[in-house]
Amino acid sequence: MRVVNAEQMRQIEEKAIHHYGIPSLLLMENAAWAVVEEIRRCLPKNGNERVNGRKAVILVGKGNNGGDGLAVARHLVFQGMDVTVLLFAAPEDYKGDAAINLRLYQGTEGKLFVIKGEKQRRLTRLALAQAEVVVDALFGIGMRGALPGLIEEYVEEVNNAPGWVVSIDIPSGVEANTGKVYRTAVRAQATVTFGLPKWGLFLGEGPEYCGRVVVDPISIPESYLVDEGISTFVLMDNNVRGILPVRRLKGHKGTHGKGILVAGSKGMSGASVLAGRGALRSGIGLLQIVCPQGIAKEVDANVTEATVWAAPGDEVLNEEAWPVILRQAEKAQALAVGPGLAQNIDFVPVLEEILKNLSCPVLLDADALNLVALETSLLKLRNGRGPLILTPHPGEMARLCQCSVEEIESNRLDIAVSKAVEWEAVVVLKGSVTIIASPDGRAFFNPTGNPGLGTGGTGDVLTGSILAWLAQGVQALEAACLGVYLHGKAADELANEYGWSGFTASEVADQLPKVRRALELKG
Ligand SMILES: NC(=O)C1=CN([C@@H]2O[C@H](COP(=O)(O)OP(=O)(O)OC[C@H]3O[C@@H](n4cnc5c(N)ncnc54)[C@H](O)[C@@H]3O)[C@@H](O)[C@H]2O)[C@@H](O)CC1
Ligand SMILES: [K+]
Repeated sequence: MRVVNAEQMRQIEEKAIHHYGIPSLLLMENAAWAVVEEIRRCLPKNGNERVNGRKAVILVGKGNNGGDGLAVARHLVFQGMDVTVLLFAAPEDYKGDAAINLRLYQGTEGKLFVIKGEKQRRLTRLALAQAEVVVDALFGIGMRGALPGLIEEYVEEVNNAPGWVVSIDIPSGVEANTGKVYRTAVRAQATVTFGLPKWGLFLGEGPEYCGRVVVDPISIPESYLVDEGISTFVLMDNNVRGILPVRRLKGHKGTHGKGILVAGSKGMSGASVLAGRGALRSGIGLLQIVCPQGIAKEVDANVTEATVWAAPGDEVLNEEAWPVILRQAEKAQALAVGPGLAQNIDFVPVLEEILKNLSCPVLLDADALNLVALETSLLKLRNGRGPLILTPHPGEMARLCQCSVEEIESNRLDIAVSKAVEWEAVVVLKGSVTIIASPDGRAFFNPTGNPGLGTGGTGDVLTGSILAWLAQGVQALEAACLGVYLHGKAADELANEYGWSGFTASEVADQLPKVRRALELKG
């Protein structure tokens, strides 16, 4: 599914309104109805009652997001709820569709209070304390910057209230294009977003505030929602399922792909083991690990199914590793280099040879990225030779871009895309929402995964897994998407059992076949 910024969403809505003559009031009504449906779905039943007699508070701003909220309020009153609207602007300031919906709501028996300042705080607190549902209709995609001071205080009240909170389109206080939260924002359990999801739900602090995201087309024509001009996407089961390579009955280890993993150093043999496990659990036909002599036995013993090639060098790989790699790489479909490598400057010439000489897809991770960061022009050596995939976390990306981690984090989408274009590489910028950027300018947000992945070795598993998909013939961009998506799903599967901590990188690897299978079966 495509993901848009505020301007793109407005263009789509404008097109629907002008080309098909769909009245904007109708879109607002559909938007409200989608929110009402979500409330009915999520509100726990009270006896036989879903909504009747139960209390709702709706915070309404002065724009069209507020207009949506007023339409929701009307429907909830009609369905028998005890509704209190808190209006954060004077009634005469409402314009257009929002003004119509204010008038319609005023014709119902719902309660309405105009919030003018501190005075209404006690009343609000009381209403929020009793409300089972709180609807956030303060600001939508029209908001920029920080919430006004007074509203911030009321938002804090919402965040301390016991009720179930649903945000309309985007949590108020989260910027639609950046996900930035200046001081505070509404913390929702669910966000019902219209047309297409907005960038801010995947960037900055947005993901922490939006809860579960529900997307409703609100009757905008499907053809507008798949506009070729929109180049940002969120990965979903149905697109990722289509990437999974199909196994032939007559397939064998030779046809399931051979991959080379160049990884490990003294004290970091675990990285080769974990990446190896990630590759094997993702179905690689033959895995060959190249590591320094000093750890070869250890790696061999721990990744029984792989062949291990010891390269000269007791503790770390150096320039003498190249002939060993070259010999293996001649028959390989993909190569990954970096996990646990250590930053040995003597290895840089090997990276040069890899980038210059190998036509199979090459993935650079961890210390391979740190070494390339010393001289990023090395990446130019790859030009046209074959696909290149980089899998930096924000720290590695900051080194590659010679800027701070904060600059990377506050500009993740732009940087990932511009660097993918500049380096002609698939850039997998890791994070709580990993972004996979393609050299053609497209970007994919990954919605799977959880904070349990924040533990040593999970990145190595990911590298191994992407290597395996590449070896099985999946194209570079798709292999990166598939690897990231399933890796996150594996962690989500573990989180069902353990919550967001305490599972390990090897367990993530071991879950990979199960989540891959589940995805196949869903199709
Ligand atoms: N355009 C359409 O056809 C549709 C729009 N819909 C709703 O309309 C919303 C967008 O409506 P609007 O464009 O009116 O925008 P908002 O409802 O987000 O409100 C914007 C208002 O807030 C002001 N503002 C912006 N930043 C501020 C800040 N930091 N502090 C104080 N005031 C600030 C703006 O000047 C503007 O008056 C969407 O999010 C969605 O909820 C839906 O009704 C569906 C149809
Ligand atoms: K909102």
